[in-house]
Amino acid sequence: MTTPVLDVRGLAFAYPDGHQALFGVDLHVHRGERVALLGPNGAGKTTLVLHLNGILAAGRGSVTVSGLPVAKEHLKEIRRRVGIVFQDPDDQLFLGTVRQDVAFGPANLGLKGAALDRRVMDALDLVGMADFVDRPPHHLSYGQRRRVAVATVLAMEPEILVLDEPSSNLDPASRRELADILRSLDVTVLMVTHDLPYALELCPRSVVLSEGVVVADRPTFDVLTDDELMSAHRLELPWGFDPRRIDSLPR
Ligand SMILES: Nc1ncnc2c1ncn2[C@@H]1O[C@H](COP(=O)(O)OP(=O)(O)OP(=O)(O)O)[C@@H](O)[C@H]1O
Repeated sequence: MTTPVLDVRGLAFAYPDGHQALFGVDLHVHRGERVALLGPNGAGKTTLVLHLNGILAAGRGSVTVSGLPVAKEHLKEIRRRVGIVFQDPDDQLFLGTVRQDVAFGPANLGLKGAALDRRVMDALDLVGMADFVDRPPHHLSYGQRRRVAVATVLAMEPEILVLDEPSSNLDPASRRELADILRSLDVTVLMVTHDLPYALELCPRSVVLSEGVVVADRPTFDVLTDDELMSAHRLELPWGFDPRRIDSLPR
C-alpha cells in the first residue's frame, strides 16, 4: 500500500475554553481520491480541516501529509502541500488583480519571472479564468471569485486540495461548472460540504463526522441511502432528491 497523501491518526483537540471538538479521529486519503467530509453543524469538520495545514495543533494524535508531519518546523512545506479553499473567496483574494493574487503564494516560494507567469496562467487555465488575469478580483462575480480562489491554491501545486463548502452561494450553472472543473483536476480532494447531491456527484467516498467522531467512512452512495445513519446524524437529502435514481456515480 502506498503512503497516504493524508494520514490523520487518533486526532483529538479541545479549544482553549475546554470544549472538546475532536475525539480520536482517523482519516486516510490516498493519491487521486476525492473524499467528502460530511456531518451536521458543530460536528468538528472545520476543526479537523484547520489541523491539516497546522492552523490548529493536535492536542493528541498526529497528521502527516505524504509522510511529512504537520508540525511547526515543516509549516511552510505543509502549507504548500495542503491547499485550503475557504468558504468565502474574499478571505483569499486581497490584492489589486487576479494575477497578483494567484502569484502571491508561488512568489513567496521563490518563483519569479517567466516561471511565475506560467504558473499563474496554468492555474487560471485550470479553472477557466485566464481571460480575467488583469481584472481586479472585486469586479468579478462571486462564482468567478470562487474559481480564482481555487486557482490561488492550485498555483502552489498542492498534493491535496481541501475545499470548504465549494458549492455554497453558487447558481446552478456555476455549481455544475465548478464540479466539472474539480473533476478535471489531477489532484487529491477533500471536500467539506452540506450539499449531499454535490458530494454524491463528485466524491466516490464520504466520511461522516458527528460530535467529533468519525461515524462512517464508506462509498457516498451507501452513506446517502443509509436512512438510519442519515437521521442519527442530522443528514438530510434535499426534497425530491433520490440517490437511487442517479444514472451514473463518480469513480
Ligand atoms: N474557537 C472556538 N472555541 C471554542 N469552541 C469552538 C471554537 N470553534 C469551534 N468550537 C466548537 O467546536 C465544535 C466543532 O466546531 P466546528 O466549527 O469544527 O464544526 P463544523 O462541523 O465545521 O460545523 P459547521 O457545519 O457548522 O461549519 C462546535 O461545538 C463549536 O461550537
